[in-house]
Amino acid sequence: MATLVVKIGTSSLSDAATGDLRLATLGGLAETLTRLRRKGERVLLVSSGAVGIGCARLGLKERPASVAGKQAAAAVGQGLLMSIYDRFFGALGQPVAQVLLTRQDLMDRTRYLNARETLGELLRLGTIPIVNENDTVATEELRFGDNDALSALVAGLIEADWLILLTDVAGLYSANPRLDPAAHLLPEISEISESLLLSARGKSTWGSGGMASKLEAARIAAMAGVTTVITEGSTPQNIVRILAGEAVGTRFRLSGPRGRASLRKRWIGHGLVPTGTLQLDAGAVEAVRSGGKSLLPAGIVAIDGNFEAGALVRLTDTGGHEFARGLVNYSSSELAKIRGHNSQQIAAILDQQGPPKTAVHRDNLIVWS
Ligand SMILES: Nc1ncnc2c1ncn2[C@@H]1O[C@H](COP(=O)(O)OP(=O)(O)O)[C@@H](O)[C@H]1O
Ligand SMILES: N[C@@H](CCC(=O)OP(=O)(O)O)C(=O)O
Repeated sequence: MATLVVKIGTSSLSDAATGDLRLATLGGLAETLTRLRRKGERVLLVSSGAVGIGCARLGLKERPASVAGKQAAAAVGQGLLMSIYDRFFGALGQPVAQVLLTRQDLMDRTRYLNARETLGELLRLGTIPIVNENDTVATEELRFGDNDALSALVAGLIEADWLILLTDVAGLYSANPRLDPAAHLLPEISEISESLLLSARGKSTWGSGGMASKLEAARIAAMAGVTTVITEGSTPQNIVRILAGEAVGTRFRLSGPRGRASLRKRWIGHGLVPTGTLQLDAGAVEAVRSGGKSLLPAGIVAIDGNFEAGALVRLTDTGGHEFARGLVNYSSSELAKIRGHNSQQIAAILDQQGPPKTAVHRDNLIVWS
């Protein structure tokens, strides 16, 4: 029995020019997911489209620029979206459930665990949960904004085997296929390099994430041991072929941790939003990345951001490449005083009693490349 999270983007749900819903796609999706559910697979759908469909209903020709405008459009579109899903899935006797999440829900550990329990119960009850960001209440600073990252976090939360991202192109291309006619489909990706990220800039008219955010989603999913595939939304029947092992779209074979990173570590890495950055020297990078060691203040070269002890920070090498995240044991102002110093010196600088602390303890670190 496999667990899969299928994410469908605005570009696949509605026609960019007319705003009309793509009913054949929605119907095919309902048929395919219902069939998989009947075979015993656990299926969860992450659906975008609230803003786009809300705009179409309101007669707006483009996405509102203001936050309030987008949030109002989402409030119009979300109910419409669910009523359509309920009619399509309901016609096949398949119950669905609406789940709206915000970034804060996944940042707060109790709410994160609660969301996991509820989703688990909905799957046990035989429903197909349909998840979207709770756009109407999400605040700008802490929005997912697009559903690619949300779907990857949800896939990790329910320990899915697959994350299938349905979009309006056949997969990831060597360049944006809408701009470069010579672009070719990349069937398999084993590493997300900087140049790959550069080639993935750009998005469809109504989509909000674009290809780059799908690459980031694949990376988050890999940390949780989930395999990501990007494929065309107009043929949702392809999901069955993907599960059968056929090469369809772009499949990501990224190296994650050995086995799945623990739920707590995944929450540290992706549920929380980092508030600062620590740049490390080569020795510290090696110790944390390959040696599985805690980070000591001696290995910190530079500190960026203002944060308190307990905050989540990014760890980068001197070239700025982020390779880990973790919860710090000192505030940014303390770290500024003790960076580069050894443990004996730190006790004197901070006038502290007792054994010196690590900057980030290995139990509070998640390392990804
Ligand atoms: N390298 C690339 N390969 C494929 N598509 C790309 C690439 N770079 C940019 N894109 C754009 O990404 C779009 C899909 O992302 P997005 O608009 O966010 O869709 P969705 O609504 O499905 O999330 C494509 O329509 C294409 O214009
Ligand atoms: N929560 C938003 C998702 C925004 C969006 O357009 O995302 P996507 O089409 O997946 O790039 C909505 O429902 O409109």
